[in-house]
Formats: sequence, structure tokens, C-alpha cells
Amino acid sequence: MTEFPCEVIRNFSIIAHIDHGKSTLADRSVQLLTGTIPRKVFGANQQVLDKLKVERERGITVKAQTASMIYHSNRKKYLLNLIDTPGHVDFSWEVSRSLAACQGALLLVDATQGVQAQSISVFHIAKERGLEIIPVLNKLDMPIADPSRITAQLQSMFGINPAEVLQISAKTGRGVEAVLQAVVERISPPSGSVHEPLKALLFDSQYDRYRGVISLVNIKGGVMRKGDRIVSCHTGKKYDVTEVGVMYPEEIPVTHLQPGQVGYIACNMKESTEAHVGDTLHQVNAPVDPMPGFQPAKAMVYAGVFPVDTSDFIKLEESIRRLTLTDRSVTIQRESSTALGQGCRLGFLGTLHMDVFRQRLEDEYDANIIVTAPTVPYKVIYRDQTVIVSNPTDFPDEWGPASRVHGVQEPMVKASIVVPEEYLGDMMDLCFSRRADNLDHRYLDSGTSASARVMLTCTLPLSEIVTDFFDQLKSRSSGYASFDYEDAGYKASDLLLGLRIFQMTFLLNGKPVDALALVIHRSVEHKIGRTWVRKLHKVIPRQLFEVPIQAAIGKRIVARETLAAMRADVTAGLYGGHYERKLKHLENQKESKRRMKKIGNVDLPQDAFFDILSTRAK
Ligand SMILES: Nc1nc2c(ncn2[C@@H]2O[C@H](COP(=O)(O)OP(=O)(O)OP(=O)(O)O)[C@@H](O)[C@H]2O)c(=O)[nH]1
Repeated sequence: MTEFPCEVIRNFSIIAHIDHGKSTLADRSVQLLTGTIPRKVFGANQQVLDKLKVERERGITVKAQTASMIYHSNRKKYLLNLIDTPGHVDFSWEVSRSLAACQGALLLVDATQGVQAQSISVFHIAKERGLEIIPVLNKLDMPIADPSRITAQLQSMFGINPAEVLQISAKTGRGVEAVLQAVVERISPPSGSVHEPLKALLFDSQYDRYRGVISLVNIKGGVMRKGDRIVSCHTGKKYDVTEVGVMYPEEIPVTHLQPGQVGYIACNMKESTEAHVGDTLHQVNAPVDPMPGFQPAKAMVYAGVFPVDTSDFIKLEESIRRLTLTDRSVTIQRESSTALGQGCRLGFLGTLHMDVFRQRLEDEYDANIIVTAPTVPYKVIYRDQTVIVSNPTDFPDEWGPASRVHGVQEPMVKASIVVPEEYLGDMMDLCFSRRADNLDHRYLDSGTSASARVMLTCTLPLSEIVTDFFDQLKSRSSGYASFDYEDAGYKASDLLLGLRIFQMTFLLNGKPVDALALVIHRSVEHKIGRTWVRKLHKVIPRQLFEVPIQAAIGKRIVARETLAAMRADVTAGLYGGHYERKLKHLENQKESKRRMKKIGNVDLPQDAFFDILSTRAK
């Protein structure tokens, strides 16, 4: 397994828009052609590389996985290291990280859909890294596949030579052999020699309950052996390598890893923070220059995560730390709320990322949690300093000429939307309703056909896309639009007209509920205020007294509903003879009382928080 000189190693990745078939192609290559995994072990429809429960349930890849395969060609034995990457825009950080271990990439495009927003962004990431790109059209088994039109798109968008485009069906296996052959022929082998000092790139890590941190490494030079004593360039800490192995695609221990190889190591790293992604590892007494590493992931969306049972905080915090080891892009900070107790404020790359993290905490760590509404990081400029505010409760509630606040800047993104021409008008309306600027468009197909696709670009405030933008985009385009965005820095809110971004608080019986605070743009204050006040009115149980529910900006009340008083007699309406039912009702009431949160003097059941916060995220 380990006797592979560099020239027979190929490190490659599959990059594509979401759902274009990366995982299916990866599995097909692993299962059918190389015999790496006996088919009978896995169900016919189960994807081998999508290992997480959340991935199997949602049919998406959120975590890049690695698989090594042996491929025979021209009487030679090749070692192909395939790194499967996620397709959704929220996980593009995983994509660029995986590509650092590769020399080539398969650009997979669904031949029934053509080039989509994410195909464009991943193509550019791979191109910038100087990777050899092999264009592959997938889903050729479907009658609506249109390979000649999509090949023309690839040519006009990326300057790809049509003769180089491969056509396959990952589902049936047709053409997959030719893809592996192209990997061997077109992608160059990694460089590096066994005679150089050890230089290994740590590009991913995960946590194992028994062995501690397991790091995925790409050997750039030298040899990594079990028993080696290594040093981390980032921390200077020393470790003994207790195990080295390859992902085949399950872990298989080997005696050593050679230049070009991708594999895992265990070295008694106990803390998640020790495995620094992008770190360079070398032998003790044989220092090397550290590699440039990776751009740190930039959190775009923040939310508070609180345990339902406040006494579970320590356990929750530990679970979060463990999980961030397999998802290094999440940032963590402690936070406390009067309504929800002690919790953590986490930073995510997007709302899908946030949702997936929540589900993983629930699935893999059995956590029972409440997640507050997503917020983007604002820059608040005071006379003397600038502060990034990622929690609505920290947003200044003072404004006006005498205020210390000099200005507020909000994060912007450059958005690209690919859509059939007939939906262009709807997409423009949607973008304008979300404060779009610099709107532009271009045709992806040469000549205008009935199904011509258009790429629309514009700048949008990030806060406008973290709520229901994606749902709106899909529903207004009958599901045809695809969307991608990249960071476009900060932009000042309109100062001539006064500050336009505010903190909105919700008051129950005159008391603010900190966990429900929002930062909003002035143009939507009435709409949002009214919507959420109505929602709160619906979910808060009536109390023994009248409760005003208000949305406020500073001291100004923007919306109000009043919850009428009620005498809580849960047994009313149950007539004599129903003794058992009566008892059950009283017991239920006792149970739900136990789970009540007291906000001011208003009892709020946990479920009400769940209801409000889950609907708000949509
Ligand atoms: N008909 C047909 N369907 C395919 C083919 N390849 C993939 N699919 C289907 O397309 C859907 C998406 O495939 P995946 O392999 O999960 O796509 P992916 O690109 O890995 O998606 P993400 O991991 O979410 O980025 C699944 O329902 C597959 O069964 C193909 O060649 N033909």
C-alpha cells in the first residue's frame, strides 16, 4: 500500500455546483472500478463518502472526505488520492483547503443544467491555485441532457477546448473509467523526494474519542513514520507519531507516508486547538520553512447557541469544541443572556452551515439546544474606535446628533445568480427589493435560444441574504436559479439621511427579551416589527394578566399587540367521571410549568423560543 513513488501518485479533487454528482462520481470510482470497497457492504443508493448522518439525510456534502484508490493502467499501478469536496456556497472554504493538497481537479457539470453559479466560483478557485482542470459532463443517461450546448458554455465561459470535455453518467458508471484514465494522463504527479527532510501539510482534522486528534496530512517532502518525533511550526509543540495510515476510504494503518501521499496521523494531540489547519509539520532537529497556510475562514453569520436545560452548559460547550475540530471554520465565544442563561456565540460561513452545525450537535452529541436568530457582523464606528458587533444586544441603541456613534458599516457581498432568461425580470425585482447595487448581466449561451441562461451580478448587503433570500430565489425562479456570493467588504450606511441600521428589541410586559434582539435596516422596521410581534402573540401562552408585546427601536415603539389575560384552568371543560384525564392534564401542566422560562414576570415555555427562532431563520 505504501510503496508508491511520486510519479504514480495523483492527488485530485472533484469540484462542482451542488447536486451535479460529485459524491456519486466519487463513490462510483471507489466502488466499481478500483474494487476498493466491496459493493455488498454498502446499499445500492448509499453514498460511501458522504459519511455524516446529516449528509446522508440531506443528500449534501458538508465535510471534505479523502479516499485512496489503486488503479491499474498500462501495466502500471497508480495510487489515486481523491478528495471529495462540498458543493454549497457556505462550504467553499473546505473546497479551497482541499485543493491545496491536489495537483488537479475534475470540474463536473450536470449536462441537464449546465454551468451554475458555484461551477464558476470553484473553477476560479482551482484555476488560481494552478491546478490542471479536467472538464466532465455528468448525467448523460438523462434524456434531457444537452452535452453540445453545455460544452459550448464551458468553451465560452472558461475557454475550455471542447475536445477535452469528457461525457459520463456517474449513476450508471458509463465513461467513469475514461475519467480515471484522464486523471492519470492529464494531472501531473506531486513533486517531492524521500531524501528531503519531512515536510507535511496539515489540511484537516477530526476527533477520535480514544486516540484524540486525527490529522489529515499531505506529505510534501521526506517520509513520515510511526514513532517519528515531529514539531508543529505553528505552535512549536512536539509530538510522537503513534499511527500513520491512509483512507481507503476507511482508515488503514501503514508503516509510513511518502512524498505526494495523503493520509492521516495520530500523535497524541489532546486539544482541538492544537491541530492548526494549514500548519507545517517537520521532524525534531530538521526544521523546514513553513508553508503559507490558509486564509482563516471568515465568519459571515453569527448566532447564540444555548442549552435548553441551563445546567447542561459545560457539556454543550465541550461538544461544540469537539465538533469544531471537524469543522474548523466555526468561531466560538462565550455569551450569556438573561432569558436563556449561559451559552456560546458561534460564527458560521452562512445559514446552511449554521443549520448543519446545529443538526450535527443534535445528531452526534445528543445536544438539546436553542439557536438565536442569525446576525451579520456590523462595524460600529465610534468617535475614538471601531468595533465589530456580532451580537444585536451589543449594538448601540443611542443615535442622533449627540451620539458617540459616528457611523455604522454593514458587510456586503458580490452575488452571482445564474438563471434561465425568462426569470431575469423576477430576479432583478428580488435583488432591488433587497437593496441591490451595481446590477449587471451577461448571457452564458452564445446566440439566444429559448432556454438561454443569464448570469446576473450585483452587490447586496449580507444581512439581506441571511434570511429568506435563498428561498425567495428558488420559489421565484421555479427552482432554476443558482446562487453564489463572495465577500465584498464593508459599506457605510447612508449617513446623510442619518443612521439607517438599528437595534430592534422586543418587550414583554415592558421588559426587553435579550435573546430576541435584532439589527435591522430602517426600510423594513415596520414590516419586521409587526411580523414578529404577531408571531410572539401567537406562541406566548396567555398569562393571568394582560401582557403588552412590543417591538421597539430605542424608546420608539414600532409595533404592538396585546395578549389578553386568562385564568389558567386546564381542567375546565372536563366533566366528572374523567378522573384520569383530569389527572393527566394537571400533570402535563406541572411538567410544562417546570420547563417555563420567566422573562420579567411573563412565563415563556421553551417551545415558544423554538417556535419563534425557527420561523425567524426562514
Ligand atoms: N440520472 C443521473 N443522476 C445522477 C447522476 N449522478 C448523480 N445523480 C443524482 O444527482 C443527485 C446529486 O448527486 P450527488 O452525488 O449527491 O451530488 P453532489 O454534487 O455530491 O452534491 P453535494 O454533495 O450536495 O454537493 C443524486 O440524486 C444522484 O443520484 C447521473 O449520472 N445520472
